[in-house]
Amino acid sequence: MATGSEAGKPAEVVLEWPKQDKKRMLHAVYRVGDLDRTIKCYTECFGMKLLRKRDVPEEKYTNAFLGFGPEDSNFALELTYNYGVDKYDIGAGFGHFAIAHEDVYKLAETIKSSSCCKITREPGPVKGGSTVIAFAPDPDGYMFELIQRGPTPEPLCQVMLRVGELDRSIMFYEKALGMKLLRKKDVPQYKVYHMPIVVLMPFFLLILID
Ligand SMILES: C[C@@H](O)C(=O)SC[C@H](NC(=O)CC[C@H](N)C(=O)O)C(=O)NCC(=O)O
Ligand SMILES: [Zn+2]
Repeated sequence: MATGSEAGKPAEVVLEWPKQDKKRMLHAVYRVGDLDRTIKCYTECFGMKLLRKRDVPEEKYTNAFLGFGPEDSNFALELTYNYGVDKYDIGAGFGHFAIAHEDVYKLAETIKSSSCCKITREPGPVKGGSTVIAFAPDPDGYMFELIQRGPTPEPLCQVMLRVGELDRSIMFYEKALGMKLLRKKDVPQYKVYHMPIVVLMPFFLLILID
């Protein structure tokens, strides 16, 4: 079993690493069926900002970048609309994006009162834990987890991916991408084995295996 390079260190030691290491995740790109529909959902329901749009007519696609701050300091979501394609099969490998918010109950009410989004898992402690979470699918079905946390410079705090072999993924993300394994959490009662990998605080990638 791979052991985390940071797993045994105290948090204050681990947090020193990002101050020296300037690598960071820049964006995640995925395809959507209606750009304006998704932009409306992400800005009105999740509180993101539309950072920029770029149309590439010669290639028949349009991109839109959204996030909670400028791209030179914050992680961004890059939406791709391919002309004439209005739906995609997301597949089972993608888990969720996560947004940190100080009051998930209030955010869930905002989302419920919108005309574009819904809550599919009511706010409450996560199964097997105490962190208050909720879930809201976006218009294409990409899942957003809402996590109750204190203030943060990067609310877009997580990408959860399901993987077929955890140690193989840990090896790739550490050796090929230069990430660090911060900790692991096994939730046997839910047949879950997942752990976060720190790319550069405060953004991290959560990897999960069933
Ligand atoms: C750490 C926090 O950000 C999480 O995402 S834990 C949420 C928890 N995850 C799972 O159960 C993963 C295993 C599942 N089989 C899957 O593949 O998604 C979750 O979704 N809990 C549900 C709840 O209602 O608490
Ligand atoms: Zn999560």
